[in-house]
Amino acid sequence: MHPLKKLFGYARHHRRDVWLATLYSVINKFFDILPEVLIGVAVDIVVSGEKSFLARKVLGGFGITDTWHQLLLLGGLNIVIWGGESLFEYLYSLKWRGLAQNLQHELRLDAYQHVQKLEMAYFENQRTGNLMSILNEDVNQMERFLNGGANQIIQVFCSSVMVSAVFFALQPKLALVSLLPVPLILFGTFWFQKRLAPRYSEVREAAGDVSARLNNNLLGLATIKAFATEDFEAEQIRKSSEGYRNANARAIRVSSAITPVIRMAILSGFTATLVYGGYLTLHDQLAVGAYSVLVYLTQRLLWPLTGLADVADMYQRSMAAIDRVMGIVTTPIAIPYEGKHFPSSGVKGDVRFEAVSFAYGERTTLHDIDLTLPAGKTVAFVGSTGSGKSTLIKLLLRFYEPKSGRVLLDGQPIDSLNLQDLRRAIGYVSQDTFLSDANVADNIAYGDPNISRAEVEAAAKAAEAHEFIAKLPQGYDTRIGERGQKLSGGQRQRLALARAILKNPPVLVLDEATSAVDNETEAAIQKSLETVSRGRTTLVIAHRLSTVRHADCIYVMEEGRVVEAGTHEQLLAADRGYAALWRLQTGERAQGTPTAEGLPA
Ligand SMILES: Nc1ncnc2c1ncn2[C@@H]1O[C@H](COP(=O)(O)OP(=O)(O)OP(=O)(O)O)[C@@H](O)[C@H]1O
Repeated sequence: MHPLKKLFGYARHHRRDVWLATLYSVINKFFDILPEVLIGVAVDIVVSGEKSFLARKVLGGFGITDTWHQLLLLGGLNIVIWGGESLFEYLYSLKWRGLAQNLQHELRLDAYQHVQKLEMAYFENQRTGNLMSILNEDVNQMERFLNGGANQIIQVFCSSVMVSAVFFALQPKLALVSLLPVPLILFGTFWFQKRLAPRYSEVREAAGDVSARLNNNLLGLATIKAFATEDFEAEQIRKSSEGYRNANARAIRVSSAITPVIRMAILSGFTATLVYGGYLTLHDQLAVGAYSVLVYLTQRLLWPLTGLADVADMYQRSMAAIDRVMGIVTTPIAIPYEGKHFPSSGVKGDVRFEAVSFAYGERTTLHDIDLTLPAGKTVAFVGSTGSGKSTLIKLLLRFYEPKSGRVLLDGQPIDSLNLQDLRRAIGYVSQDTFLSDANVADNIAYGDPNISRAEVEAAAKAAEAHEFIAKLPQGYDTRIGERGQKLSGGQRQRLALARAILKNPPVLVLDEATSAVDNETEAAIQKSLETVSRGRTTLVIAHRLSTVRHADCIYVMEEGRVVEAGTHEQLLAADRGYAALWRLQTGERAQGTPTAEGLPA
């Protein structure tokens, strides 16, 4: 579908404004060409005097023979025309620009809201910077088009029609000659446009690439500095920026040719009017007044067509941008939000995985997982990195859908539940929690302005965060910088934990939530977690086994399968992978293991 059609489809509820704006543009153009007609009338008055056009009874009107009165009428008409032109210029400007503002606001918001709802898999193939450039620059480009471009297109079209009408009324033969270049100009513009469209698509893609690279590098500045790869990265940016420059150069080569080519076509029309019109006037086939009107009108008709070059340029640029924005808005949401209402206050927290298999791409990450995690229990997942522990949690949060099998919460398949209800029932501390550039208290109370400072502090205490927060320059009011970068890794983890605790969810998921804190703090967090996890299902993923030794059940994962399960004691007694790992981490020796001295312990 054509981008403009998509945009109009999207802006259906603004249809009235579009029509009004178009009407104002048309009326303004009508007033705009009338002064040229008045010049002709003025010439007619001074040349023909009492036999002028105004002295005749045209359409039952005028019939003013007195030249002074004719001039007064001319003056009056002039004032009305200029007044009307100004008024409608104000009105169309107000309408188009208002429309541009409303649409850019709505489209940006809609596109952002839509992006938020797209499934995680979508983002794996997208670059953040590119999405940023669509939500920002491309939406702005559409705004610029509605600000001025739409009106320009309408007015060029209107002046062509209106001026042609005057031409034909005054001197049809001359009209044919002067208007001869118009189809040529229109065809030429169309020809150029067709060549410009793919070039501007390339420009927008290249702009997205630059934006994506800049975004990526600005986020990774610490690594760039640490590896002293400033020159290498600058080279990458240079290449990307050069891609943008080259894409633009290809578009410029075409778009720059439009104006000169159109001017040549106009030249022929203008020369024809001057010479042939003069000839007709000299041979009394055209009045002097009409001749002057036509000479001026040729200017009015043909010169704006040079503006077609700019309009065509802006039009193509905008269509490429609109296509990208509408592409986002119309991307189907693979994991829908709708489903059965399931308020977290009524959730017990019974979690089940039934024969769940999953693959991110081709390679299967989880094989046939069957798990029952009873409400109120604390279960742990351990195992080597990449064994699929986090993936299991992502399936529970429905970031991804299983390839086969199903996940249930309180006996309800999670894909039947309202997605936000499901996620509200789960407090999730991920390996990389998103902290925003707000103060500490707002980060803990995240998204709920009604939470009291006392509640925030209680959660912070449970997460062993209160002490370090109290030492910050402004305590709970200290701003923590973008992504919380003014805090240490362990401090960020504790804020994330406090945030999840404050949510008071029936299911709490801690994915490596205390990996960056020291042993002493971890022990303290463990103690408060014992209180916190009471009465809720708690899923803990940890590499440090001491973190999970008190769990009701520990699952050991290996390459997407659960290979051991049981309490800490049971797993030690089984003396398999878990027991070996425990010994490795704690330095305990198994019975019969030789000591450093070579003697059995
Ligand atoms: N978005 C993704 N796209 C493709 N593959 C992925 C994606 N996320 C994870 N994987 C792969 O899936 C496997 C399991 O990853 P997962 O994050 O579940 O492991 P984990 O057990 O939590 O590891 P860790 O202990 O290191 O956090 C890994 O091999 C990983 O490379």
